[in-house]
Formats: sequence, C-alpha cells, structure tokens
Amino acid sequence: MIEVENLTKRYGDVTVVNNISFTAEPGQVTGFLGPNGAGKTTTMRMLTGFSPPTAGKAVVAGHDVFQESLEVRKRVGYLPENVPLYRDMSARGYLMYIAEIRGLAKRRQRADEVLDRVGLLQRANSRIRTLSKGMKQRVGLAAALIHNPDVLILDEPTIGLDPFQVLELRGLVQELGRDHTVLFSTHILSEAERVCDKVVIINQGQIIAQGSPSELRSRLERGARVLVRVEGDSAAMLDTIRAVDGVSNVSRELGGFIVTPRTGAPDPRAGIVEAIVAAGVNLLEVRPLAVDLEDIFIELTRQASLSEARHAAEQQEALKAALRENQPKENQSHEEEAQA
Ligand SMILES: Nc1ncnc2c1ncn2[C@@H]1O[C@H](COP(=O)(O)OP(=O)(O)OP(=O)(O)O)[C@@H](O)[C@H]1O
Repeated sequence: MIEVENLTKRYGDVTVVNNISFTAEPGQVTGFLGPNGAGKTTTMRMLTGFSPPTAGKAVVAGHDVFQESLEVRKRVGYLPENVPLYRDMSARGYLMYIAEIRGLAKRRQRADEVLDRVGLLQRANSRIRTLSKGMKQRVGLAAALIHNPDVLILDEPTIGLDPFQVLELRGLVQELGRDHTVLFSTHILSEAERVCDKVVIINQGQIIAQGSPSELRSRLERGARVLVRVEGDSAAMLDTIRAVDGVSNVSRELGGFIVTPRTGAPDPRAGIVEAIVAAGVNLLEVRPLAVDLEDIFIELTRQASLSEARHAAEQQEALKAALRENQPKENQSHEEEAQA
C-alpha cells in the first residue's frame, strides 16, 4: 500500500511537487499519468526513499519514507526510467550481484526465480548488451523484484520499446499487479486506461484528477455531447429538445440529434427523455458520445492551465491596482517636495 498525504518537493524556490495526496492499493496497478515535467519521477523518487520530501508525508508498505527510508527501500522494488544495467554481465550474473548487494541468501536460485517471473530464464546466460531493449527492461524489472518487495514503483517502463515489447511488458505489469501494490508512471493515456485499475493525473506538480478509468470517463461524459434517437423522422423534436433546460445546441446528425449541453448546467439527459415522452414520440436511444482518457486528460490539463492563467492575470491586475493606488501618493509627495 502507498499512502501519500500533502507531499511537496521544492528545489530552491521552485515547487515541482505541490501538496499531492493519493493512495495506491495492494492487488492493483495505479497509473501515475502526466505530461513530461509534471513531477512523476520526483514523486517516485520520494516514495522509494531516495529523495526526502520538503513537506508532507508518505507511508509505503507501512513505513514512513522520511523517517524510515531504509525500511522502505527493503520493501520497494524500483524500476527507474533509465535502468543502470552492467552491459557486460550476464542477466543471471547481474541479478546475483543485485541479490548480493541486498544481502540475500540463495542468490542463484533467487536470480533464476525472478528471471522466470519476467519470462527471461532461457536468456539467463546472455550478456545484457546482447539483449533487446524490451528484454533489458525485463532484466531491470527482475532486479526490482529480487528482494520480493510488496510495492513496485515503475517509472515509464514502456518508453522506447517497440509495440510488441510494449504489449508484453504491459501484460507483465498487470500480472504483477495481482500480488503487489504497483505504481506505474506513463504519459501515454491509452496505456493508463488499458493497464491500470486506478489513474492519478498529475500536471505541473499538482493532482488534477484521480479515479478508475471508467469514473474519469463518466466524469467527462457529463459534459460530453449526447446522441438522441427517436422513432420516425420527427423534425419537430429539434425544437422540443432545444427547449430543455441545460441544452446549449441541437443538430441533426448520425440518424438522430446531437445535443451539446450548456457548460456548468445540470445534465440535460433526464429532461430530454421527459420532453420526448411527453410529446408522445418513441425514444430509441440517449447516450453520451464516446470519449476516452485522451479527451479527459486534455480537458483537465486545459482547465488547470486556464485557472492558472486566470490566477496569474488576477495577480497582475491586483499588482497594477496596487501600483495605481500608490501612484498619486508618490506624485503628491513629489509635488509637495517641489513646493517645499
Ligand atoms: N534535481 C532537480 N533540481 C531542480 N529541478 C528539478 C530536479 N529534478 C527535477 N526537477 C524539475 O522538476 C520538474 C518535474 O520533473 P520530473 O522529472 O519529476 O517530471 P516527470 O513528470 O517525471 O517528467 P518526465 O516524464 O519528463 O521525466 C521538472 O521541471 C524538472 O526540471
């Protein structure tokens, strides 16, 4: 289990992770989704006990990352974005070496167990530099698993892999999710939707949404356009639907009506159904037009940057107002000085 509460990281004056809170549950893959520079790696480094938080708290596998970072490291397997592999070692040799650093017994047996888990046992004797990028990534994953950790933290593990290797690695991550707490960062939205049970979206160091992919989808669907189909070609329905509270626009498309809800208004779907039934027309279908996480992500990050821009504009206005307020006083004092 990972429990993050108001976690913050600052480098000098710059806040790169800003007061974030979320949990990742055992037996689930939690996706940590955000564009480049959002703060994913910084957060993951704090959760692995490698980088102390500036403020806030994180408990990983029952231990505080700040106060008990060594205990955390014993219970966490970390796959960094760039895995530091010794290219001239064999896969097995490298894993035995990692097992030795971690002070494990039966190192060869443990190395072979994790190689088997990641599907690489038949390449145990191959030098790492002769392995494909996807295989190297799996060696990295095996190293993260060597001490049988409860929690796995994987930083963009599919980056740079070909589509086939991506599929293989995603399958492996999902499988590992069954008996571990997995936190999996990605900037690819469809990947989060496919692999993760829960998604935490981070942008500019702040969490802007979290929930299951389907919860996030239904959240956006509330504002999504709605397809309405009725029996027969009832042109009169256009005006009926347009008159419903919360409807901004109606057009005739896709063999029915496409309804655009008014922003900020209540969901118009119940009203649409009621109006059609009251008009004595048979209703065939009312459904939101498909949206995917891609839309949600773009919409949420757009809203976040809009509100930031608004905030900056407000601050600028306040500054201007303060300057204007001070201006006459300054002039006045200059005038007074001149008179004197
Ligand atoms: N040691 C550091 N000193 C100063 N700034 C840093 C440091 N490490 C990271 N940052 C800054 O923190 C911000 C977040 O970086 P981070 O690597 O956590 O993002 P990310 O979401 O993992 O992005 P990416 O996918 O590009 O790695 C960036 O603006 C980065 O430049």
